[in-house]
Amino acid sequence: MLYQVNSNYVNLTQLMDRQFNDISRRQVEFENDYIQYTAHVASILALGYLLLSTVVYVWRTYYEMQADVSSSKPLPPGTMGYPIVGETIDFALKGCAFYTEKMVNFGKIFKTHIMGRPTIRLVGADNIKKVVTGENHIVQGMWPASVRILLGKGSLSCQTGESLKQKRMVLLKAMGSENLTYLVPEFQKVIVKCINSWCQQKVILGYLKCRDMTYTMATKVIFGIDLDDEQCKEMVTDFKILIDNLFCLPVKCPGLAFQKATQARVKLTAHIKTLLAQSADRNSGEETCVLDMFKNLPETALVPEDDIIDMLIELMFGGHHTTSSACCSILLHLSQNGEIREKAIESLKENGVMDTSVDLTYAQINQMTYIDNIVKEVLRLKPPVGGGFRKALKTFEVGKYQVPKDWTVIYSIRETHNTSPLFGRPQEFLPERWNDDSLNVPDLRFNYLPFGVGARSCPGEKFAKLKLKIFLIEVLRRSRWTLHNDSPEIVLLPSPHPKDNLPVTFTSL
Ligand code: HEM
Repeated sequence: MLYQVNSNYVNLTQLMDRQFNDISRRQVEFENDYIQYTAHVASILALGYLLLSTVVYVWRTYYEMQADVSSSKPLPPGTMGYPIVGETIDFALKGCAFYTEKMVNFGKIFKTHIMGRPTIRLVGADNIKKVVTGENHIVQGMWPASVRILLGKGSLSCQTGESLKQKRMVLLKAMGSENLTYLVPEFQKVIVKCINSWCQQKVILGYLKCRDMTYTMATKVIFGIDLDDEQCKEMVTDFKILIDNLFCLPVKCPGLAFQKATQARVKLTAHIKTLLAQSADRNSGEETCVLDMFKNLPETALVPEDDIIDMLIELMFGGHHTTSSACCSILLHLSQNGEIREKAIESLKENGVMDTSVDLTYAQINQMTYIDNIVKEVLRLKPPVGGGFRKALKTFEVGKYQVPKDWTVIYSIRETHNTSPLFGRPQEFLPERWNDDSLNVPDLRFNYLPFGVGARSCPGEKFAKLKLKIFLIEVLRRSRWTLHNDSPEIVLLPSPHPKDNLPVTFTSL
């Protein structure tokens, strides 16, 4: 019995020993495998890191070597990021803060690589002067490929040289002072209707309402149709799809942005063709919209219909985000600065237009200095367009650096305003600064350029200023408004606007 127990005990001990040995062996094997695996992974990572570092090194060295030897000056300071993407991801994540950081680190002229192109950004009157006045000599306007295709080859943005001059002349004439005089009542009708409807609602999102108002104004003033019109509603829907998908990879594939935008563009073209036919049937003396004014210009006879359609679509695009952003900034800054709002009301009284029954005229609107000062200051502090894109036609020099041929050049409007020595306390909203004689200098146009300067400056400048002034006058004489958030966070792209869309309550006077 005892023997039996002992033998069982021995068997059990042997079994346990064997199992223990087995486990130990497997553990050793596992540890060996693990060490081998880790070493393998580490060597792959090290190799990957080495390869990546080499590619990044080659990429950065390649761009350092792009300096044109015909110039004695070096490339500007800056970083080129990673192969192919450059610093685009950083730019997409940070938005305009990307440029601000670069300026702090490298100064007013720096290089980077964004949106697939080696790029040099210039800030400050002295640095941008050469670029904004050098169209067709040293630089050429250049939008991203998707924008060029979707706006159409007849649009102003796609023109250079003589054809740019010709088409600008047509546009400037169609939107010149003479024609704008006729447009005042049209702008006024839309603006008054919008403000009255805002006053009837409890809370509205000011920025989104300003965008709707701008669409209504654009369709009314450019095409002569009302937003209530079914055709107009369809047009605005197609137009919104086009604008929202304008900056994209130009690849036609179902579901992708470019395909959506292309389909919207086809429908828009059909709408505009119908409107052009309707305009042709109208009495030739009748001019109540830009389209009629276009049609009646002798120069337009030289422009093919497809190009006119491209130009009209471009006008809708050029004036939309920009004007809605500025209208929203007017509401924001006048609400934050009650004393300036009161002074503006006083100036309306002095000019005899505080009474809402008084019709506004173009001449009268342009005589009101304080209203002009407010609009100028809004566009200085919150310029709707942050800068302009160009391509260097040849290597040229700016300050201590060179800009090589074929590189993209961005001239900055926003930081040029912010850092200009002409504007003391640049972050403050001070319309009075525009009465100061110190701003009476020829170089003001390079220190303050919300509409750009030179051959590629905004052809819609007078048109836009008129809209903003009428909006400002009507909103002051018809309403009071209270913001629900007095210091909203501002998003700068595509145009400055409050992140919360500006919740606001309007009451009529
Ligand atoms: C507050 C409103 C506006 C601002 C701040 C503004 C600003 C600008 C700026 C800075 C440029 C030139 C960019 C560059 O140098 O490349 C530009 C170009 C342009 N703008 Fe405006 N804009 C405004 C309203 C409008 C309106 C209302 C229209 C049309 C009705 C318009 C049509 C255009 C067009 C067609 C171009 C392209 C010109 C070209 O490529 O030669 N803009 N705008």
